[in-house]
Amino acid sequence: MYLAHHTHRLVMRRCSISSMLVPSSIRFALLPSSSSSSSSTSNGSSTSDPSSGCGVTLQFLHDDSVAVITLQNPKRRNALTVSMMEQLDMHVQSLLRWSTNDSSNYNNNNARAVILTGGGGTFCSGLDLHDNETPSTAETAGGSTNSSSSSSHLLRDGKNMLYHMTRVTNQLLSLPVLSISAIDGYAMGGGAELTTCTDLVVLSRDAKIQFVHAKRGASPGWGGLRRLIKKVGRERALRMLLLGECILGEEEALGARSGGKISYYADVVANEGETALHATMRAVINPLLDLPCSQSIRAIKRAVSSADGDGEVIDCIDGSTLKLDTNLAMMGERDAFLSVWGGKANLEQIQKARDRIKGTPGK
Ligand SMILES: CCCC(=O)SCCNC(=O)CCNC(=O)[C@H](O)C(C)(C)COP(=O)(O)OP(=O)(O)OC[C@H]1O[C@@H](n2cnc3c(N)ncnc32)[C@H](O)[C@@H]1OP(=O)(O)O
Repeated sequence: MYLAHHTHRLVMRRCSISSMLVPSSIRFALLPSSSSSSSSTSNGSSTSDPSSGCGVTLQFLHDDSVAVITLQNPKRRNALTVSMMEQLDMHVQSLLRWSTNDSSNYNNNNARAVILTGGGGTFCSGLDLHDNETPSTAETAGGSTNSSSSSSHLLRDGKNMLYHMTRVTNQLLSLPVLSISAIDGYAMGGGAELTTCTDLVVLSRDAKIQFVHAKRGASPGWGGLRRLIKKVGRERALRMLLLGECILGEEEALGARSGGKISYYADVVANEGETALHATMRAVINPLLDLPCSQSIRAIKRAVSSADGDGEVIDCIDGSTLKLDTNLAMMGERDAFLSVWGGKANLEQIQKARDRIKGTPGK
């Protein structure tokens, strides 16, 4: 009932691309000016391509206290195109303003939570292997590019992709509000990495998280490796990264029912037939909304981030300064990724994946 009450008073707040803070630091150099083709829909979301419905939307609920980022690439299981990566960045910069009180555009004293989810009953199938964005420069290449594969254009700019996605996902995790991945269906490759960049993970029964990078001749490149180790420990991370061990919503539900913890991944598992977003509202958002003030949520989140080094946070009590450590701790992950991304095996495996993904999920 409480859920229904809150769900019915969801008021979507428009958040147009033009109102976003343009991201600073490292720009994603391979991107064309994709945001210029953006448009807003009437329910307060923004998409890059209204005809295909492909893009990343940002909506605000509950008097601007809860933000929902939704990945939308319906024909490709929400695979991330480079344009979507840029939109995700713009939304995260916007959420930094919203949650750190430095914008007059938001009722930001009320910021409590951010939900990351996917549209159409699935989360994200990783990098869009069919994306045809043109790279801006060859000198930004990471790894070898000695292949004539048609997928090579995606891979040459791995270095830019890594810096961009590592920064954006670290910033998302470091936001001074509670963040939750609400996962229905597949979270594969880079999509699995995205599940590590929120504080909590909520799974539907059909959720499947798999780090397929090794099968693609690659290594995580969206900042997910270090965060995965922090989340599940070294041994389990190695099993997930190298031996194909996946996280399944059904298995997690069994663990939850027996009071055991057969996986270290899910914080909440949806009831039978319930979507991850509904489970998130029921088990996470509603208790947060019951708290008397949002300031304590942000204060505690900042303290937790500081304490475990997820991002260096300084002078944030008044929301004025937020410094994020996005590079140094990721050097090992970066070097690993650049040593394989765009190499011969990676190009071959990505090409094979493109040829066979239909009908053989995760193989
Ligand atoms: C550093 C980042 C590294 C990366 O992320 S590399 C990419 C890693 N991701 C993958 O390899 C995932 C590949 N996809 C799959 O395994 C499966 O499609 C998946 C997600 C399990 C879903 O399986 P199914 O439900 O059986 O659906 P399906 O295979 O028939 O796919 C439906 C349509 O979506 C497309 N699709 C799925 N994943 C994609 C991707 N990553 N990039 C581009 N297109 C993708 C797929 O080609 C198919 O399209 P179509 O219907 O044949 O036109």
